[in-house]
Amino acid sequence: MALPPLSEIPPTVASVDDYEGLARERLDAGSWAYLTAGAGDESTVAENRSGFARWQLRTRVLRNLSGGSTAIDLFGTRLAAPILLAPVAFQKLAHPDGELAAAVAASALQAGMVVSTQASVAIEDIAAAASTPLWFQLYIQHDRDFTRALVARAEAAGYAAIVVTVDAPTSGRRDAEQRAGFAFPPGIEAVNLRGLAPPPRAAADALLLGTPLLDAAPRWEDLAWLRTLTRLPILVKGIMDGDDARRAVAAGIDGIIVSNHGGRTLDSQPATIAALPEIVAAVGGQVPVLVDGGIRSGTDIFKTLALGARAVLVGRPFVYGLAAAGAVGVAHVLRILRAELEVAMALTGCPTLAAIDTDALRRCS
Ligand SMILES: Cc1cc2nc3c(=O)[nH]c(=O)nc-3n(C[C@H](O)[C@H](O)[C@H](O)COP(=O)(O)O)c2cc1C
Ligand SMILES: CCCCCCC(=O)C(=O)O
Repeated sequence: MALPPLSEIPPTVASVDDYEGLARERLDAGSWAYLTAGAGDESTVAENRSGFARWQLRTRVLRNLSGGSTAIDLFGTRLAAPILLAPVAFQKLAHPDGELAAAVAASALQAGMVVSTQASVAIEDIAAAASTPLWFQLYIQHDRDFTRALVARAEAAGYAAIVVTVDAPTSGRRDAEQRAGFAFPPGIEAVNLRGLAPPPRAAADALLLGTPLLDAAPRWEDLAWLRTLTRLPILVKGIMDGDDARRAVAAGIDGIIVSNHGGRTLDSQPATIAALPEIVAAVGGQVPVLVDGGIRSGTDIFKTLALGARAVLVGRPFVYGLAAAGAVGVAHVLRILRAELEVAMALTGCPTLAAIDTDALRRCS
């Protein structure tokens, strides 16, 4: 699949928020709810956004801005900017080309892409559509042999890193999705989990606790087990606590992703930008720390980098681009974010990623 020219996008589309409006017009109510909803009354979703407003940028003038760049090497993957597409399940809900379109866009913009275990396209086909190495997001399944086979498939298909998500042993209660009556349309399913037998039946009166699903939920020992399965770098996604970060590093993982799953799993959590400093301090530079949640602009990205993140992932922003205009929409979203980041870097006097630190921020009272 070739990337259509960006000139196809109307010049009035200037920001990620513009894409949100376009996506909403194009999607049915159920798909919109699945792709955008958060848990409960969505206070975590709101916090992820409002957390960024607690920091402002400190402009610095007349500095030498020559030779600047946003390029970065992460786990052997060269990125044009510290921006990756977050793992997002069932992308065919947003556009018929689904994950294939996202992979084409990520390759064209030299951005990272993390492919979900719950992708709606085979992970081998997504890797084949990309011209840059992708990372594979792993949900450890109740059937560990099936999990082992998934990791082997990802390695064989050329994925360059494993991102193990640890914050969703169960789905969140997304009330907005329930109210919208969301159901998967025919033809959209987790194709990479075909052949996985369901967990044994729960007792009739069991809701979640005490069910075989939760009994088999991943534990710390599983990180050590995963380490034995693959030589690929392993990142742990879904860390919101400094002690958990330290424990993950001690288990031999290679990177941390500070994330509350975009507010989709548990309501009433702090913003990821609020949790980031504690986790950066706990990790103490031993492994790279990445972050996602609520990032909608280049200034948001800048703030995370200033607080110690090495790179960011974006979820809903690229889903909006995908729904609005397929691969070209995703590519445009990535370009907007990078362009906004570069302006923020230039006007704060930080021509390189290494130059960005907390001196570039002001804490709002
Ligand atoms: C529709 C949707 C599906 C998602 N599916 C996954 C998934 O399969 N695996 C995962 O680790 N995270 C998943 N996430 C969470 C994202 O990877 C990411 O943490 C979150 O979207 C970041 O917040 P943002 O949407 O505000 O950028 C999903 C998010 C959305 C919006
Ligand atoms: C048991 C967790 C399933 C999560 C499926 C996809 C996801 O992460 C999300 O929708 O968010």
